[in-house]
Amino acid sequence: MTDFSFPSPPPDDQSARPPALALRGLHKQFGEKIAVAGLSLDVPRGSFYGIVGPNGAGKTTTLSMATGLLRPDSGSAAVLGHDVWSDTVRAKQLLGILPDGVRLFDRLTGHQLVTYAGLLRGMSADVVEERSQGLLHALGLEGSSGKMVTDYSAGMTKKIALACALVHAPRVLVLDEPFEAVDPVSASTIQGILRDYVSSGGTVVLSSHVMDLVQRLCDHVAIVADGQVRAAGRTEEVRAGRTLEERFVELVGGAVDAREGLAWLRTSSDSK
Ligand SMILES: Nc1ncnc2c1ncn2[C@@H]1O[C@H](COP(=O)(O)OP(=O)(O)OP(=O)(O)O)[C@@H](O)[C@H]1O
Repeated sequence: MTDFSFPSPPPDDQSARPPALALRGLHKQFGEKIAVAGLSLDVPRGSFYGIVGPNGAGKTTTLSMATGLLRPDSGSAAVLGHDVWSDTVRAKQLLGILPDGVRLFDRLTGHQLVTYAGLLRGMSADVVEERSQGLLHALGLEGSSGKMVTDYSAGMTKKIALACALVHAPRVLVLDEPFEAVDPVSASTIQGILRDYVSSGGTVVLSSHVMDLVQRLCDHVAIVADGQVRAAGRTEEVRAGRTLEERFVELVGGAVDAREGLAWLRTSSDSK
């Protein structure tokens, strides 16, 4: 008799598996403006990753290219090893996206919109119904689920878009400014949902201007300016003993100098 045993599975080694999101040399130019200038970034699986940067830094353009919404001039993006442009269907199955300035089918009710998002992903009607009820409840939209999305406030629109991004239980969530216009109670609810999602093995990538929130919520952070990564890694490493805001101002600069031209604003109001 031969001594046979099944080979043991390979160890669950993070370094041996592709990251949740791998961005390589992304470049995008709009006319004369270089929005993203050869940006590369690895988002580890299971991380809560914040992307911060000043207005116009290229965050939205980067996230749009990372999720297949905008074709880069050059470079590549892959989700869990699946190239966003050559293996589009698989990459998009794994992704949940909350784009900035999201344009929704706002003549649908909230409930219809989440249902539509689920059915579009090929889910069965029963599962979609169960999940949409759960999401509408968790996001405090139950009372408005029969109202057309066009009549929602900005914060409610953000929340219904988030429900659409979550309904198919994606492995990687990419959220552009998820807390913008959202009230503090809803923001806290969303943070709880995202924390649970990461604890259960999901990966979140979000952009935000709110440094305190990113410092508190995200275990990894990238500071982006002029379409390039200025610093990236574990949040404590990037902070280097300071607050994220201090580090951000240090790397991006200009905060004090930029105010110098406004000396006139500090003169008394009755001066002519
Ligand atoms: N479709 C477009 N056509 C022309 N220019 C664009 C377009 N999209 C972005 N840009 C320009 O590219 C640059 C980066 O824009 P992007 O929206 O990616 O920045 P951002 O970091 O998301 O900014 P914000 O924090 O203000 O949302 C900006 O200078 C912007 O004006």
